[in-house]
Amino acid sequence: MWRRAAKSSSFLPLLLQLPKHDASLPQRFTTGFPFHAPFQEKGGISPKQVAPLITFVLGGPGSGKGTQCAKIVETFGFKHLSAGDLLRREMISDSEYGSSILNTISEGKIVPSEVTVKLILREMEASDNQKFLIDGFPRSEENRAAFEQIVGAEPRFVLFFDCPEEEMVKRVLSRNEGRIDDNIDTMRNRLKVFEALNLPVIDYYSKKGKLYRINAVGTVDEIFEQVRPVFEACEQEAK
Ligand SMILES: Nc1ncnc2c1ncn2[C@@H]1O[C@H](COP(=O)(O)OP(=O)(O)O)[C@@H](O)[C@H]1O
Ligand SMILES: O=c1ccn([C@@H]2O[C@H](COP(=O)(O)OP(=O)(O)O)[C@@H](O)[C@H]2O)c(=O)[nH]1
Ligand SMILES: [Mg+2]
Repeated sequence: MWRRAAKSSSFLPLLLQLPKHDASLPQRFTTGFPFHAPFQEKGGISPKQVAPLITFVLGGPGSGKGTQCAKIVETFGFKHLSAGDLLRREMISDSEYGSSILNTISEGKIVPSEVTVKLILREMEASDNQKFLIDGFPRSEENRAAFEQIVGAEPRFVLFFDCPEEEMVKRVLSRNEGRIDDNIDTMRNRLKVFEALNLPVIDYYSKKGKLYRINAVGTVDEIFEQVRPVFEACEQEAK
């Protein structure tokens, strides 16, 4: 089971002491690649951590993120964490955030970072897997910064499913999953939010050399043939 190096009540100050750059984090996020946590509890025995391998999966609404994630899980054994699914689950639970998540999703806006990061982190900590596909997050620069600060890790690489708007609209309107946000009015807002807030995140990772752009038009299998080599290369690097 992957664990953050410190507990939630006390980890923030510790993380704030870390250098901004991820040099203190493992240089290679590989399975079974142990590293000494940069922060150790005072007087404690040095804990051996296995760094998680994190991949962010980005793209507009309906670009095929969830569909491709299912294939990546099947082929490469990642744990799939869809931020949207986690929020929808939280929304229908008794959570204090339920009604505000409902309103935010209905309007196609972005849920506050601390809520989403908390849900993602909870799943990561509860998982036995060390390889995480984080789907549909970060959706804004603020999301990205919150994840880095709270989780204390960066993605090894980022996939971007690049899809024309008219194709995304067509797919979302025929998705048929009964989602409150799969209607034309909310979809218009989601596309605006994607362009204004999510594209800058994609640009950020492109400039860092971590972005893999995938042409999201074609059959599911054709698209997966672009995705596959990215993960194969990652596996090779881990050997
Ligand atoms: N390559 C594809 N061609 C046509 N339809 C697709 C393709 N990939 C996914 N879909 C369909 O489009 C809809 C949106 O896909 P989904 O994976 O949910 O996208 P996202 O998670 O990016 O919103 C779903 O109904 C899905 O079955
Ligand atoms: O990190 C996230 C992920 C999702 N959402 C909200 O959840 C909705 C649905 O997200 P999801 O990723 O499920 O949609 P998709 O892009 O897959 O259609 C978004 O429009 C947002 O309102 C959010 O606020 N933060
Ligand atoms: Mg999705």
